[in-house]
Amino acid sequence: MRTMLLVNPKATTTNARTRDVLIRALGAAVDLTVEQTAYRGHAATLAANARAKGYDVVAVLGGDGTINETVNGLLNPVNGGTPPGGDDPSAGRPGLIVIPGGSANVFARALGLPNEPVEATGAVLEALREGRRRTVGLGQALWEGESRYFTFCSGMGYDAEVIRAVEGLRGAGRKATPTRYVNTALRHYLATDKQHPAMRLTGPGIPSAAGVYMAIISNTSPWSYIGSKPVLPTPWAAFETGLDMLALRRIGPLAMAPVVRHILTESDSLPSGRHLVQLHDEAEFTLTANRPVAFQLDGDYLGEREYVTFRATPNALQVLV
Ligand SMILES: Nc1ncnc2c1ncn2[C@@H]1O[C@H](COP(=O)(O)OP(=O)(O)OP(=O)(O)O)[C@@H](O)[C@H]1O
Repeated sequence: MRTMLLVNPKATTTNARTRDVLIRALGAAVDLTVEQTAYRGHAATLAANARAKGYDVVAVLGGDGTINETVNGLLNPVNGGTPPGGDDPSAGRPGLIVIPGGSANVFARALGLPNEPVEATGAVLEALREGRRRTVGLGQALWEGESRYFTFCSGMGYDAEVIRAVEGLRGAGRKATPTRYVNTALRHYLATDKQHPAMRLTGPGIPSAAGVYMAIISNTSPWSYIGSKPVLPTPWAAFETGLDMLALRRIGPLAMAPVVRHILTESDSLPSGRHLVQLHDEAEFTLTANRPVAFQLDGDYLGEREYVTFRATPNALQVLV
């Protein structure tokens, strides 16, 4: 099985020792080529090349950002080649292996992998031995002639503002710890606009809703983790279904407190309230804003947008897990 391993040496919890353990373990099971990412976006180019060269599997040791780039490289053919057709498009693409090496590792954990690289390697080797593959859908965000796939979530509004603020701190040399996210979210909450909602939801067969402050779009659940605690704003979201969404039309403390309490309680039930707009298993919808709004995808801040369409891409990839 021809496998290309992509290692992001700069990912938060990736180091030379785990990289070498993984190379030895995977190298004993498959025909392995190793590539280190050298810059932002490099994983997408390497993954697209792996697909063009007919690799069977692309493995990633890194965080959710590197996995996102890899997935986009696997889905976007090099030189405009034709995407695989048929009922199962995933069959025409290399399979994916993920080994958590980032800060939150949401995609790996949502797949049920241990949040520890050596243990996750053990689980992946077992999947390889037993030929276990799970076909997953992806989300796709489309805006102003651009598009990008996401593996677990996207968001517009307050959550993307928090990610932007944390990225600013990381740029200044701070680490992205759960405490830093929570503290930044609390501090930023005081500053975010709670008076002028900017967004409107529309979509085929979806009742339109105006006055939206923030929206979380999910391809799976959990949406994130605080340490080992899952955060579940869209508990019914799953890799095998379309997209889910939780949007808030009021974000004052009285409206937010019960929602925050609910999504931290590992419950299977949806948060409730007249100020919430919820979608489950949808194929497509659009958020339009009357001013540029912060936008994030798989935890990566992507600037401010006034219009983003979210689309489900079923059976996009096979993951060895
Ligand atoms: N050699 C490199 N130098 C600097 N940045 C890199 C390099 N290789 C990859 N990157 C970029 O680093 C970013 C973050 O990496 P990654 O997501 O793997 O780890 P992380 O940030 O620690 O994890 P998480 O996404 O869970 O917070 C990615 O967007 C990727 O493009």
